Amino acid sequence: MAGRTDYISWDEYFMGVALLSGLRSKDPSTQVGACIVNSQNKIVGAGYNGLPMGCSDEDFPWEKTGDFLQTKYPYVCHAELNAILNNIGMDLTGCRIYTALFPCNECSKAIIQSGIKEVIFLSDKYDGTHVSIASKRMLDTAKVSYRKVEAKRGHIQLSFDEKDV
Ligand SMILES: Nc1nc(=O)n([C@H]2C[C@H](O)[C@@H](COP(=O)(O)O)O2)cc1CO
Ligand SMILES: [Zn+2]
Repeated sequence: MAGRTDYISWDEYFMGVALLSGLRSKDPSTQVGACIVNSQNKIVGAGYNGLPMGCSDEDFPWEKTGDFLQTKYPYVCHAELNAILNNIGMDLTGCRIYTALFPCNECSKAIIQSGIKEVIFLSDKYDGTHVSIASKRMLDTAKVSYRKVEAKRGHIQLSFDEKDV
């Protein structure tokens, strides 16, 4: 019997893990997930956007507009930073990071400082904003490459029905 040929690619697998991680996010507007992979294609970290540990969702806002201190922006920890901080205790030098959204300037600082060498993103919807321009300037200067994920399929479906296994 021949082996399957429609198995998912590494890019689809790791972006899939990033997207699945994003489903843990409590942000009502934007759920972002990230997954860090080493040169042997082993997952060494994953994360999603959320409040720092001990900061309860009941006490902090998820608003996008209004008084800055009453919005989510000063408090939320981005998916990429969480994936770096959640890593399994490895040196991340030479790793790559899969992220649903292109990293902001603050996360790019952490990406560069951790030694990650490649960013693979799904959406670059904030391209052209100051945050994105600064982010790309630092990544370019630090020689961290970035590219859009290559996916042959539009979606992946998961079933929790035991009959589907
Ligand atoms: N790369 C990113 N990783 C992230 O985890 N985020 C998070 C921060 C916020 O919780 C949300 C973006 O907020 P907004 O698109 O609704 O306003 O996604 C945002 C970006 C965009 O730079
Ligand atoms: Zn960020």
